[in-house]
Amino acid sequence: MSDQKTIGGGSLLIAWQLKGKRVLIVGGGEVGAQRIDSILATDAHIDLVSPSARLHTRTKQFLGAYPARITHLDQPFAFGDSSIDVGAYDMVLTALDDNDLSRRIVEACRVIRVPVNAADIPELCDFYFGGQVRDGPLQIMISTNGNGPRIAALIKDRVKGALSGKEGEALVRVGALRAKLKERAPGVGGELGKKRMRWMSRVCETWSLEELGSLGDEDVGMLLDEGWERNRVPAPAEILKGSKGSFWGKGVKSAGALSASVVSFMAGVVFARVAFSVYQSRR
Ligand SMILES: C[C@@]1(CC(=O)O)c2cc3[nH]c(cc4nc(cc5[nH]c(cc(n2)[C@H]1CCC(=O)O)[C@@](C)(CC(=O)O)[C@@H]5CCC(=O)O)C(CC(=O)O)=C4CCC(=O)O)c(CCC(=O)O)c3CC(=O)O
Ligand SMILES: NC(=O)C1=CN([C@@H]2O[C@H](COP(=O)(O)OP(=O)(O)OC[C@H]3O[C@@H](n4cnc5c(N)ncnc54)[C@H](O)[C@@H]3O)[C@@H](O)[C@H]2O)C=CC1
Repeated sequence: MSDQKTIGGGSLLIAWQLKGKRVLIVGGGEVGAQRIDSILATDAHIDLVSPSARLHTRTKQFLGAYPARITHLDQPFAFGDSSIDVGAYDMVLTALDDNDLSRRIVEACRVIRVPVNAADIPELCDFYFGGQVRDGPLQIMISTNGNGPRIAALIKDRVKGALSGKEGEALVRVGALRAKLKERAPGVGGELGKKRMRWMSRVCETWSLEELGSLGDEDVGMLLDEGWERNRVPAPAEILKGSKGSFWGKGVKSAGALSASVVSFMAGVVFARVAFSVYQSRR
């Protein structure tokens, strides 16, 4: 829910699902490369219309690295060109140093209601890009709604600094837990749906991100057996015993590995003791 004091004057913050859809990018310069980067994250297919003569180095790298995901049409965009139909796309992005062409592409898209962003004409955009922080399924967008793009990038760095780095892994594991829970307790809505949501929320609130991130596949099953089936939230220590989440699991899985750790610890103690004696004898 919004906690802002006034309502209005903003834009809709949504996570647009583009997987398997088609995006047209016109212009493969510096901003075009940035657009390719953003769209690749969505698993959409990209058609890039831009003469190869002035492609940015990053654009060339993307074309080389993802030939199946980006189709390069090595030609200038021109209206009346039958090889490019803006109506065939789910989204159109212009990143051109030709303001007039950019405007005409936006107008063509508007007529047929294809969502469009023009990097050089904010007032005609259907949506803006923003600063992005990504860690696996975690996606944070920082938008200043067109007021200060560079400030958005700087705030992005602050947000990055405020994260622990454990969020992405925790979310992957929570996603796996939710999927298994839905298999056990299928259906939408109703009492079961409410119970499922309450239980998931309690687990997320009780377990730390680190603990959630440590949930192995077997632990997920055990958490559902001991927790969901008994309508309780087990303590992490109860579930993570044999997994990578517990002390014994954290890289110390086998007896061999354990003895190696003990040996290196002992070696460290001996070395420190010898070093201390040498230091004392020299005083
Ligand atoms: C409206 C918007 C439309 C859109 O692009 O969707 C737009 C428009 C314009 N940007 C311009 C300039 C700059 N843009 C950047 C950088 C970014 N611009 C991005 C988004 C947006 N830029 C949308 C609003 C986002 C918001 O307000 O939150 C970011 C966040 C995301 C991204 O592009 O992916 C990305 C940082 C990503 C990162 O680093 O993480 C820098 C700094 C730099 O390059 O380091 C500068 C120079 C300094 C400055 O102006 O701040 C100009 C030319 C102005 C002129 O001619 O003077 C226009 C056109 C105009 O304003 O007329
Ligand atoms: N939204 C944003 O974040 C920002 C927007 N801008 C604006 O974005 C625009 C693009 O900036 P840059 O990428 O830095 O410019 P750039 O000069 O690096 O790239 C422009 C690209 O457009 C291509 N192009 C030109 N005419 C074409 C045509 N008819 N058909 C297909 N491709 C064509 C060029 O070959 C080139 O690859 C500028 O107008 C600039 O004002 C600039 C900085 C940030």
